[in-house]
Amino acid sequence: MSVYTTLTLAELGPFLARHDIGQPLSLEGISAGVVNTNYRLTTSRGIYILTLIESGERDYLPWMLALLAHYRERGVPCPLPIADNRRQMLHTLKNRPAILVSFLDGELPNPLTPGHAWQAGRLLARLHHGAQSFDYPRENPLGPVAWRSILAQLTPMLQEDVTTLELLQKTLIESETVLFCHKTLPSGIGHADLFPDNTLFDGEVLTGAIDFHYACTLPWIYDLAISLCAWGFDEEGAPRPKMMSELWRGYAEARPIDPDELQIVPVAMRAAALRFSLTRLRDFHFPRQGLQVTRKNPAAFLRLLHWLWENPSIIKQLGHP
Ligand SMILES: Nc1ncnc2c1ncn2[C@@H]1O[C@H](COP(=O)(O)OP(=O)(O)O)[C@@H](O)[C@H]1O
Ligand SMILES: N[C@@H](CCOP(=O)(O)O)C(=O)O
Repeated sequence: MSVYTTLTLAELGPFLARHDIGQPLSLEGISAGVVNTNYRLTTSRGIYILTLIESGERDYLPWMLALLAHYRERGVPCPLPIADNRRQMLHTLKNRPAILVSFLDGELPNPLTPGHAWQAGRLLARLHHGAQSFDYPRENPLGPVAWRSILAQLTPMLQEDVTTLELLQKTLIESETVLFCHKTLPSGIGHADLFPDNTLFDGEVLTGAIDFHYACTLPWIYDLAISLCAWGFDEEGAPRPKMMSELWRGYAEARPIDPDELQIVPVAMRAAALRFSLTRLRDFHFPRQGLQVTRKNPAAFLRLLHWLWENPSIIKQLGHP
């Protein structure tokens, strides 16, 4: 559970007075999420999610809120930002930026099924298509420049583990020189963190995607590679071939994959595994203090990264014709 900042209904008085959302009934810290503090706010009108932004960067918030509104106008299932009676969507609570969005019904997909994975692939393609008419790019806040700096921060901790250090270094170089230098890969806005715990389902039916804090402009095949890594491997980093192939199929049925993209899949998956290995290692070695803090296991993504180097013919597992 990640609740870094405590908040009570009494402290929300002025904030609630500016919102036309009914009488407040309860405010509960949410037992999931890694980065920000989330509360479930129940009022006489319904349920809302109140998020306090805990990470350093905040300039992206108006962009993210506009993207969510854009998706909602196009019927893409995601939270709707809620404005106050001055039409403001960005607030300050406890000295932190705060936003209010609609609550999406549904549960995390657990246990995961191939049907969930297929729908997640299809949703990712919808997120890509749906943002094509959104004219504002956002640079990837967790691309190779950030990776270099995280790796530098981690290097003293990894002196004893030369194998891991070299694995991270060689993957970073490959990502920079092969993937992110590629000029013709189809690119646009994507979610960049579409893990199972950022999707909600009613049984087998997808109700939406949440957590757009890392959404940015990126090669779409890299965004797909992130979801292939997140859905296609278990908590120990072992492959789940059916999940992988169904996620791929759901995506490719909605947006056919170019030959250039197909060829670069192994590199894109190694880049994706690197991104989450680095941030999880950073959160492990430099933990943030909070009332309740969730940390994710870096070992699983490191194992996955090893596995991807040893199995470069991953494309065969995707069942691509
Ligand atoms: N709009 C929403 N509707 C329903 N539940 C949500 C919504 N936003 C967040 N949640 C709940 O809060 C949890 C944490 O949200 P998330 O955005 O992943 O946090 P973080 O920003 O810390 O990563 C989710 O797993 C989900 O249970
Ligand atoms: N998906 C990332 C963690 C980011 O946290 P989230 O709660 O914002 O999804 C990971 O699995 O490492």
